[in-house]
Amino acid sequence: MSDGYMWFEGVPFPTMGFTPELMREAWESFVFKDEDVLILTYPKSGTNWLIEIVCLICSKGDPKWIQSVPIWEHSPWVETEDGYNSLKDKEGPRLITSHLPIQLIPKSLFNSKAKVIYLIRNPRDVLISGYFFWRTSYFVKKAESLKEYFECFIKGNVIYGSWFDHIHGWMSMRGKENFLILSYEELKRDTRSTVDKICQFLGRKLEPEELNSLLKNSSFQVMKENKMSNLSLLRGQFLDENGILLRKGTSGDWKNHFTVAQAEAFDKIFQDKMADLPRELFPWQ
Ligand SMILES: Nc1ncnc2c1ncn2[C@@H]1O[C@H](COP(=O)(O)O)[C@@H](OP(=O)(O)O)[C@H]1O
Ligand SMILES: CCc1ccc(OS(=O)(=O)O)cc1
Repeated sequence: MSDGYMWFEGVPFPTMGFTPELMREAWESFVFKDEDVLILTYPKSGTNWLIEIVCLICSKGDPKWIQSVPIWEHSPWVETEDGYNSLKDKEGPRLITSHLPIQLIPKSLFNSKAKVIYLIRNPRDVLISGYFFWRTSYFVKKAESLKEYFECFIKGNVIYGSWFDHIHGWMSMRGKENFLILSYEELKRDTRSTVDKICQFLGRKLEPEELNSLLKNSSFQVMKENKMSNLSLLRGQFLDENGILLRKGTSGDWKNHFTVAQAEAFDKIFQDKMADLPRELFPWQ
């Protein structure tokens, strides 16, 4: 823990809310059920937006649930202490969230028909989003500068490890019928069609007015003002007074922060590391 992380199986994790004992128990013993839905992302890829959308699909666009219960209770993170404890004995179909790399997800996933939605985002925007968010958190080591954070991100020396490894690992699941891959960029560009895609995958149908209510209640502005969704309830405990989940909510903000040299270096690393995966997976390119 001396470097500000809790290391588990070679991957760095936050020091609050995570323990090696619990992560091992979850990995080996957590049982996924066929009727579960798992939301999987690398942190800062739009996880909470996707959770809000899936919750609103389940409630047929009715915002009561998302306005009355904190977002992390709707779809707990299976790898955290609180999340694991609230999920493990829960009856019925569950919404579950995780940022885990494929090699650390509870092993039972691979013997279940649980539906998995993997949300991918331009890693440059993930990097910038993480830089600003983790600076306000008490559970992740703070980078002194964007330059320092950029270097750490490239090396995978950030919580949950390397973005490049995360994508490679999970993309080995592409083509499986219970595995849907979406991008933040398509969700942003055409939210309505992407929500339709999610409904089809989950076998749900929304009436037009239910879909309109979903779109309104999961919009950036409405989520930003919903204290159950914007993580402001975590201020004091996990986040400082500047902690903001819904910061910009755009694609391409990295262009306002990377230097020319950083942009070039990132392009090169991306090409080297991701050349073996189809370009269609990366719609921002
Ligand atoms: N309703 C919404 N519409 C667009 N972006 C959203 C959103 N809700 C959250 N986000 C964005 O998703 C990112 C956080 O991701 P996560 O939920 O995985 O932590 C933040 O990106 P930015 O920091 O670029 O604004 C946040 O603004
Ligand atoms: C519960 C504290 C916590 C953990 C991780 C977070 O980031 S993300 O929303 O999963 O990307 C936020 C809060």
